[in-house]
Amino acid sequence: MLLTFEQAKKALLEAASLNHKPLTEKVTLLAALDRVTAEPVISPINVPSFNNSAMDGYAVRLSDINQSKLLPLATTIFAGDDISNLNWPIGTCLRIMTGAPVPDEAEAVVMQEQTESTATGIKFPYEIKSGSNIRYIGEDSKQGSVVVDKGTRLTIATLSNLATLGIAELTVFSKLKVAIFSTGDELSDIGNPLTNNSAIYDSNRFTLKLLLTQLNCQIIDLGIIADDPNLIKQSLDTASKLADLVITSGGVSVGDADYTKTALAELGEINFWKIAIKPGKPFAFGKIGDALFCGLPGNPVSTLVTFYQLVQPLIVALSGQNSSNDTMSFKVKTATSLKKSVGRLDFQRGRLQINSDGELEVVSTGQQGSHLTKSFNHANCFIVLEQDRGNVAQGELVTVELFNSLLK
Ligand SMILES: Nc1nc2c(c(=O)[nH]1)N[C@H]1C(S)=C(S)[C@@H](COP(=O)(O)OP(=O)(O)OC[C@H]3O[C@@H](n4cnc5c(N)ncnc54)[C@H](O)[C@@H]3O)O[C@H]1N2
Ligand code: MOO
Repeated sequence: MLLTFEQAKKALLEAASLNHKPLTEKVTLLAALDRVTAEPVISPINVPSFNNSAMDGYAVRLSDINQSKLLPLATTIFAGDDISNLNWPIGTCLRIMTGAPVPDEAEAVVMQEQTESTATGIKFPYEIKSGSNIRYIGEDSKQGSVVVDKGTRLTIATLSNLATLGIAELTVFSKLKVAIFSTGDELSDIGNPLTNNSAIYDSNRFTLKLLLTQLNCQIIDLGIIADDPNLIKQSLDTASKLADLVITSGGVSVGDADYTKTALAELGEINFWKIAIKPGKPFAFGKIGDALFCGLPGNPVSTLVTFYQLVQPLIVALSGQNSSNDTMSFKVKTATSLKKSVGRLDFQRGRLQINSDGELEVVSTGQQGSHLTKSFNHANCFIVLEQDRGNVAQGELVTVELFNSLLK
């Protein structure tokens, strides 16, 4: 019996909620990029911390303007000035610069371009709205208010906001420790010559390293392990003691040299799933000691797709992040026909583009075999084809899921 994609994802997220170990640490704001907040961030000050001017111009009292459209200049206020002893006589206006403190009595700042400077004072020919061009205290953040929720992955934009609050350190969840290794006598490390006619490069471990780096995990790379049951068992044991999560690729199907399966069965509680998705049908998931384990199918496209669709949400949850809500999916017409067999949910690779009529459409990247990594090369989305759907004709509506930041 095949598991549906939703059932598999649900089981992974349930395991994440049981296994999230909330270790925390303090980091500087500069080191906090891509980290996940372990507590809400509270604003220590009001921002702005004082009423200030949005323009270079003139601060006025509206009662003065009602009396006269021409007001003599009292003094000038610059950004950074202390105005506690300001002398501002009734019936005058103040020259004021952008960012300079606005005195409480001022009801508006008039931008310079809407005034006229004369020998006797400043002329205000246009209507003046109360409060115009004044940036009020606490308008951006109020002292004591929650600015960022717990469980937020910090972006440059959010950190830039926190810098305006003067925050220098943040409490974040410790990085998730993830151990990886590849198994297979056919594998050679990239950069080295292939060892024989049937050797291939260990591209999966390389891909996993990039993906885990992008998800800000601490990577423990145990390299390539030969097809030897004892070595595989030892590596799994070591990995589970060093890491929160162990990920391998290959050896989860039914082949004769799939020693990983035997070693896993001896060491932990691992379920060998068959999921109704394409690519990525065989997938192993469970626990070795205190560490969670994901065994991804060995075909490179299957490794990448199962990581993206299943391991990514698991890691996001284990990292303490609330949700990875940067997935955007919608329906669009396909400009190419798509081959599809009934029975599995397909994650085909596609490219969203604007056609010559200015309309959005998706095209297939071509052949979709799980050994054909080129199918990812010009892709910017998954074309998600429902389990019970067959071949798709050109012009039919299909669901596309734009790649999130993991694949950018
Ligand atoms: N009789 C059956 N055979 C297969 C089935 C099945 O249901 N019954 N499922 C197929 C599917 S679907 C997939 S996907 C693969 C998954 O197999 P494994 O996870 O056991 O992976 P391997 O057999 O070890 O390797 C598959 C393929 O991937 C290459 N590979 C492995 N590791 C790496 C690596 N680190 N970097 C690059 N490429 C790697 C390996 O050389 C094989 O070509 O099983 C099907 N068979
Ligand atoms: O994981 Mo396999 O892709 O279904 O070939």
